Amino acid sequence: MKERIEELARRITELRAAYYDGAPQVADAEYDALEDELRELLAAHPEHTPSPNPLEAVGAPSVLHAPVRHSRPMLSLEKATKPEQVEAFFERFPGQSVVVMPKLDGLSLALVYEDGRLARAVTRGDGTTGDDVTVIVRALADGVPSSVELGGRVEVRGEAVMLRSTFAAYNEAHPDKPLINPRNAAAGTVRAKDPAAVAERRLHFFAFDLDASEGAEADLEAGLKTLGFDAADMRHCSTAEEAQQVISAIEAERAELDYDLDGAVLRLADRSAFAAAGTRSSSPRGALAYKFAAEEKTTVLSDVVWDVGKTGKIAPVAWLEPVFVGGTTVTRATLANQEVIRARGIKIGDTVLVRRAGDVIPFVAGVLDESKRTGEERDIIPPSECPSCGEPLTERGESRELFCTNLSCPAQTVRRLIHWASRAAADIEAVGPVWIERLAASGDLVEPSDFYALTKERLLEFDRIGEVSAERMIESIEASKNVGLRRAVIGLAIPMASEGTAARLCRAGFRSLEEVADAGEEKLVAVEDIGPKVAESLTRHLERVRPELEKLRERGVSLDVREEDLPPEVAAGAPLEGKTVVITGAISDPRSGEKVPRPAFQRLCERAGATAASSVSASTDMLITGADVGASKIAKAEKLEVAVVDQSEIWQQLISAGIA
Ligand SMILES: NC(=O)c1ccc[n+]([C@@H]2O[C@H](COP(=O)([O-])OP(=O)(O)OC[C@H]3O[C@@H](n4cnc5c(N)ncnc54)[C@H](O)[C@@H]3O)[C@@H](O)[C@H]2O)c1
Ligand SMILES: [Zn+2]
Repeated sequence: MKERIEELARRITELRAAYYDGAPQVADAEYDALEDELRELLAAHPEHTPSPNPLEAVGAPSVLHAPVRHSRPMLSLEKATKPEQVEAFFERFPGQSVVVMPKLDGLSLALVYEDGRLARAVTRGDGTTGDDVTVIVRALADGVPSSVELGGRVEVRGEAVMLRSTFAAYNEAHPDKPLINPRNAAAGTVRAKDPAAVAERRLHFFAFDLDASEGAEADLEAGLKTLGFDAADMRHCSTAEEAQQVISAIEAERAELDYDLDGAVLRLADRSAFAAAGTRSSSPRGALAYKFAAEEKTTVLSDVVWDVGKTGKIAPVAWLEPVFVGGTTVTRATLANQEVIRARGIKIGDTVLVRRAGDVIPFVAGVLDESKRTGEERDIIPPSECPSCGEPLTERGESRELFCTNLSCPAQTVRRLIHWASRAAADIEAVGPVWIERLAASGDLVEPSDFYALTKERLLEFDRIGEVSAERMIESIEASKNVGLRRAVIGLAIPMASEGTAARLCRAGFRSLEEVADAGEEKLVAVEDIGPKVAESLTRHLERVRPELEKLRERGVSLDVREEDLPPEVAAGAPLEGKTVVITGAISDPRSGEKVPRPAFQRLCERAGATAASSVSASTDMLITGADVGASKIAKAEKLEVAVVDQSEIWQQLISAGIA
């Protein structure tokens, strides 16, 4: 027991030092598990409490270039994972208003203003003394006003994060030296000495704490906003139940937001109440951090398999020792392409960091700690021949993606057929991947049209199939014939054409797949959100499969646009005529107060004449905001001079036009 406590204390101290030095050796979830274990052991055996106790430390006394002492300690937060802990928090402060906000995953900073001017930006450091990083913060952080309209001494604390969009853009521009995750990226940026060298790594500051020597508003959020800060998205709650709902809402939105978050923070909304609640050794009493499931974990990369996709792309797939991350157990992850493997220095046998955020396919972000290597690791060697057909591979593009261009490659054929039969395309429910493989191996299936030539008699010639299943398969194929334009485009696995492309072609007025094939690139580029590359790929691919389209038609498959995919009829006197809109946030009908799914609301807007786009750009006319919209989205719209309109206004127009 005592030994385990000592071992944990030693390990935690070691990991903290590495982490706060910018070189974490394990994912946060694994570190947190060690802390949890130590906390539990100490609760049962307080007599073995180590000194110093690493659980009471804040940050780490890393090497400071320009140490600054904090006016009051910058602390850690008490952690919660269960609803009971949220209830206990409310019971501690009866009658108080509590704000619930995202727990941003970045780097905490204190900004000190003296007589209205930004005097210093300081990192948390060990909680007592931090590092002066004013030069970098002034140059690189959005959301840090250089002056505030309040005299005396004002201290604003908050989190500097790298927005996910900035992170993605950076990694796309620098595939050779990618950043591992937004949090490390933010920490590394603040640590840089020369702002010019890291200019592409802009940060965004979200404020969540305010001290002022002269009068500032009592409410935290109001106080921050009045001074011109982007406050973390705060929602007021008066009961534990409400808070629990907001916590769930934040967790549900997590994947959509432009920043990483690892939980929700509850905090007394009134600034003086928060101060009066006081502190423990390493956390304030007036706040509580509710932790979410980890989006990153480490595990061992046991092998890499090169998989032949439906478009002929040969993609490396990581085989992993099973790991619970992002809410599920992950055993496979993508490694993108050989350039990514090279840039991230990944080898088979490495302990790698796996990231799974929201609906994103899990991917290997990189190797955290190369010092763990034993020498047994093996290089990942890309194949020179197709693992399925043995044909030599072609490299394409800067990332040197590998392709098998053999049209009769068996693996590709099977993938294309499985894709055609999938739910998003023809939806041939009763013919699963195993059967498709058998039928492809026998030569019965080569192209999608071959499904429609299968007969019950032919199926019964195979082993292990009964009359009933053969009949079901044929019925399922028969029932799938009304494929329609949209799902046919999806089903043909045309390189670069997404499900969105397919939907937009229907909305743009194309009546059949043949019409798209004949349109020519110029006409296709005119469709909203279809660029020249997609147009070219559509044209080239459809030309190549023209005989197959004829066969599909001959066998009774519909490639005509379906009613439900047509553009909605624009109502007379349409109030949103000609407007390109983006919808964000939670939408609800003001009359019933009921939640309305976003696609349904989008359809109403379209019937009012609007064109809906997926993200705000210079060509957007308005951003329609529902409830609980993150500050960063609004900031982006305002920067691009896009009108920000509350949903209530749109509802009013929809209702008076008789559309809703
Ligand atoms: N991987 C490792 O080896 C390793 C080692 C040490 C710590 N860590 C990780 O570092 C994290 C740091 O723990 P900690 O004690 O510094 O922080 P914490 O998890 O206790 O949270 C406190 C911090 O949360 C931040 N924060 C974000 N949004 C906030 C909000 N809305 N209101 C208030 N604060 C907000 C602040 O910067 C504050 O300093 C943990 O997630 C831990 O897993 C990892
Ligand atoms: Zn091949």
